[in-house]
Amino acid sequence: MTATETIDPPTIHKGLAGVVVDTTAISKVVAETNSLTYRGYPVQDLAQRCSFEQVAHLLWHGELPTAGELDSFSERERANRRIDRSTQAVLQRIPETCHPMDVVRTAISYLGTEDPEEDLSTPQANYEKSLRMFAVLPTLVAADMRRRRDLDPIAPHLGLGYAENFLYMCFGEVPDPVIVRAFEKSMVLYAEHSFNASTFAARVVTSTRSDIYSAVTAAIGALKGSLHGGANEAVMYDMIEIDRPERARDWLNAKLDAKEKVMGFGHRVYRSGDSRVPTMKQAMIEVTELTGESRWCEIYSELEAAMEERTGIKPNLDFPTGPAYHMMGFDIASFTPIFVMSRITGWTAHIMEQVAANALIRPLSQYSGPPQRVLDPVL
Ligand SMILES: CC(=O)SCCNC(=O)CCNC(=O)[C@H](O)C(C)(C)COP(=O)(O)OP(=O)(O)OC[C@H]1O[C@@H](n2cnc3c(N)ncnc32)[C@H](O)[C@@H]1OP(=O)(O)O
Ligand SMILES: O=C([O-])CC(=O)C(=O)O
Repeated sequence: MTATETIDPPTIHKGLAGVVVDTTAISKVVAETNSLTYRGYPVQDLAQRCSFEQVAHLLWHGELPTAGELDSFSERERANRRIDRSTQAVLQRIPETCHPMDVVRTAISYLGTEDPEEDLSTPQANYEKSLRMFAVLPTLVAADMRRRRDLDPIAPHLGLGYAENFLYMCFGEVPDPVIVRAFEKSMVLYAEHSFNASTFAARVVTSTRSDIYSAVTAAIGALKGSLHGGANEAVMYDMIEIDRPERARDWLNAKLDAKEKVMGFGHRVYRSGDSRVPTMKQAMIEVTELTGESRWCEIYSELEAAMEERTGIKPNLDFPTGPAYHMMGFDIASFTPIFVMSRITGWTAHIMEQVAANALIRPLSQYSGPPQRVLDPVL
């Protein structure tokens, strides 16, 4: 009898809920205090005071950059923004009818085929690849958004920082600083969240000694789902369906009566509120004050209050981010690809951490099929 065939049925941790599978030095989520730190720094402080480039450096190197380090980091990021002709040709062949997450997933996979060092997983090689994906993703996402609007792509502006450049590539101009800061805060807040489903997918793939592009491709697939990153899009589709704040309660009650999940609420780890929501909610309010589109904030408040009264379940980060991105002018289907632009930092930090202390990830299962039987020889 092997260790897997014990007589007592093992305890099953469905969805791996509550299971600690490894250590990580990248971020800490504390459900009891609703707190989240990246390398020891509270995420709300990083969002208020740091650029996304600084946070990317922190996640990868463990420390915030000095002024000199930031200069050379930014220079390398800017130098890697352009998409080459063959990637452009691949992108143009992808049907516009597919979801933009499929475009991002295909593009990352394709980038792997172009990299002669695809299978090289030294710390330096993986860092170079991470930086390249980080730099090129905004160009890919902006080009795909414009393609769907029948607009030509805009080349990266090498004189602009990460957030301003992305907004410029989307809209042809750098918007009001309120939008730029709100967008940059969302990038910082989305960057990293310990062993969430997409990061774990990346770590599983890495644990087999596969390459970083394969791991990121798997992570993008995991993030696409509406129980994870796809919720930011679902939130906005729901708000558009609700249309007016006075309809929010009835809409919510009908959802809950039908035993459906309300997108943008609940969390596997946090039970009394997502650490990132207050910062993003404030950013959403600031964008609302600029645009004057108060409807989404009003629907937000109605849904939040009605959900609290009926279930006690609190919003997660996708709830304020959905309407904030809508007011910034992004197409809804691009919300989760924008999440990818941010989470590429956390994913790749975890991939490098996994490589540094690897163990194949392979849990056990309890068999629930038919008992062993004899194969009928006449078949
Ligand atoms: C960046 C991110 O990925 S944040 C998460 C984004 N995802 C969403 O917003 C999707 C909506 N939320 C959900 O589906 C869930 O809250 C999850 C998947 C995020 C976490 O769920 P789990 O930890 O698996 O908890 P589970 O789904 O078992 O919920 C526990 C209870 O709360 C209820 N519940 C949890 N979230 C919700 C919700 N959003 N709407 C309605 N009920 C909910 C469940 O129905 C369940 O009730 P029950 O015990 O009566 O059956
Ligand atoms: O941690 C999770 O399960 C989901 C989440 O909030 C994230 O990935 O940002």
